[in-house]
Amino acid sequence: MKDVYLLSGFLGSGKTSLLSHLIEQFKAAGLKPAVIMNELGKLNFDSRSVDGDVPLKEMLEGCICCTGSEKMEAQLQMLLEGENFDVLLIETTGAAHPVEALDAVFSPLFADRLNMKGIITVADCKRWLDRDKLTPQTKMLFLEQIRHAHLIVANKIDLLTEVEASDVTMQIQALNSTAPIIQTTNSKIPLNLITKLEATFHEKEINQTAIGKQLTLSSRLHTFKEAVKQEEFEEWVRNLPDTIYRMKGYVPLVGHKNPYLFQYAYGMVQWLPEYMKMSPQIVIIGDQVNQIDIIGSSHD
Ligand SMILES: Nc1nc2c(ncn2[C@@H]2O[C@H](COP(=O)(O)OP(=O)(O)OP(=O)(O)O)[C@@H](O)[C@H]2O)c(=O)[nH]1
Repeated sequence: MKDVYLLSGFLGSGKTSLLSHLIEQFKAAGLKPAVIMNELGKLNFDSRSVDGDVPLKEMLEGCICCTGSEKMEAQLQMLLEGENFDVLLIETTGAAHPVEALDAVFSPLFADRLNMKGIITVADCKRWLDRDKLTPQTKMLFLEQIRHAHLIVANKIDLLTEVEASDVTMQIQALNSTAPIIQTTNSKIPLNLITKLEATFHEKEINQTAIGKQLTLSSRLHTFKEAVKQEEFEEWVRNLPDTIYRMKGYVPLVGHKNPYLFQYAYGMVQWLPEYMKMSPQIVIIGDQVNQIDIIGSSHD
């Protein structure tokens, strides 16, 4: 039996950071991890954070819950037939309902081969403080991801004061009193916290209505036609509506040869130089993403 962990959590909360950290620790413990990554946008920029020696299957264009579990079952089948691994880490899109994503793992096809250990939800503590600014459906998803967790990673604690951190932790715990909760920065948790998980799920949960399908969250892929000035781009980012939750990709900046790796989550921008010439594209994720004007372009 291979242990399976489902990593859940809202857009930009720190799931990929958790994934990288767990991969490192599993390897150090002499275990071989495999990964299934699911990305709401059309490109998966995060897959580059998984080392080449880790078997990786990507599911692009939509989330596990919305594209149906058949696709995920096919990925699982391919991994089980074609790869040698001990544990499987599934990173769901931030827009997925964690319980729905379990559907495929629970397929009778894999009943004797996969052992679901649990849902680990990364809760963005900074976003928790402002959760009332989310649209009602998006907020519901944010809370559902925490409610269904078997372990809660209360992340981005570095962005909170001590008082805020203890208040937020208590409030999150009140939402899900059965899951252990750990405060983190960059989702750094010790491996033994997850290896001791023993998840159980009820039919009732797995069959419930698909919240993911009612969401207004969507993603948009934008290709830059020309380089933009960094200050102007950042000014554009600052003026975006609150309903844009996450952006990432490669932005061609005036004065630089290669597009820069750009990350945006919860009002914060991160730039990293890139030594390869990556395609100048970003994915924008949020509510009503099609209504925003993108700097330096009139059309996509
Ligand atoms: N200040 C701070 N930033 C963090 C922390 N954890 C992650 N980040 C940053 O938040 C951004 C998103 O982190 P990821 O790990 O990619 O989050 P994710 O949940 O995988 O994002 P999606 O795949 O888009 O849903 C990155 O710029 C991280 O560097 C943290 O604890 N503190």
